[in-house]
Amino acid sequence: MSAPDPPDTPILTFDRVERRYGDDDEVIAVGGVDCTIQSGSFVALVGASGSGKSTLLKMVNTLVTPTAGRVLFAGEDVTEQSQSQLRRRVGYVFQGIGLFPHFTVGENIAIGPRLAGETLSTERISELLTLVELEPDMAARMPDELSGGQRQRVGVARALAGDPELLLMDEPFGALDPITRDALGEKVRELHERLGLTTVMVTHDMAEALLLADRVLVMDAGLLVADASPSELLKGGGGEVAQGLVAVPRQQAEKLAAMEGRLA
Ligand SMILES: Nc1ncnc2c1ncn2[C@@H]1O[C@H](COP(=O)(O)OP(=O)(O)OP(=O)(O)O)[C@@H](O)[C@H]1O
Repeated sequence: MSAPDPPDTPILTFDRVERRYGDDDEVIAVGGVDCTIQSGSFVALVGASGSGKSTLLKMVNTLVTPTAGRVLFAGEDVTEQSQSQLRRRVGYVFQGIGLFPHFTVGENIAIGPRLAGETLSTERISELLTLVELEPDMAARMPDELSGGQRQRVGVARALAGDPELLLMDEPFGALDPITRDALGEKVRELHERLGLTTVMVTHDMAEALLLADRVLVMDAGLLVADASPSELLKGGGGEVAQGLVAVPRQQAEKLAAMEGRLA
């Protein structure tokens, strides 16, 4: 086994990455992002709907290719890497649930290795289910026999099946109730620490980003407009767009505190 990377090693680099759409490239989904993500960090990518978060994430595992610039994973352009290796080293939790409805839970978890020509053992599937706090016998169930939160746990188990170094999550908890969302967020953060992952999580929810991440990137109209730690953001840093997003949970907390004050 190779020694773990020192904590300041860049695992992911966006080098002037752009993605445009339309006949005349008139839609700028991502308009030139420059950013480096260090190994071991937990990064939240936040921004309004349509700001380019999913497109940026999809360029990491080549679901979308840049129209300009490059994405480097472990120092190498992702478009020049073996796709099966890349999919193994980069786990992806899709927006929404994204399980195949006609496959069992176990088959869903094993799909990545299977596409790479490998069979995941029953023991490994049990281990992955246990990792996300599901019973191993759930492997035989169909996705529609699970709750939304359980399905999303299976999505996380599937992303971890190839023992990835980098975990990408696109709005992983969007469809969940707040309690399940909170529990799953904490679980993912714990797995991030335990498995020594680097994690990039797209979320609309600034409170979630502030609570879970070490670093928050804010996108607006295809551009990165803030790159700050949660404490910097809470102290008022990061600029106008970032502060607009921080204001939402802050105002909610203030309103709740005022209500509590009136009830006391
Ligand atoms: N395949 C596509 N063809 C044309 N335009 C696209 C395509 N994919 C994304 N876009 C456009 O690019 C912009 C960024 O989309 P993207 O999905 O990356 O945003 P997002 O920040 O992830 O949004 P959300 O939070 O709603 O998921 C949007 O204006 C979107 O309409």
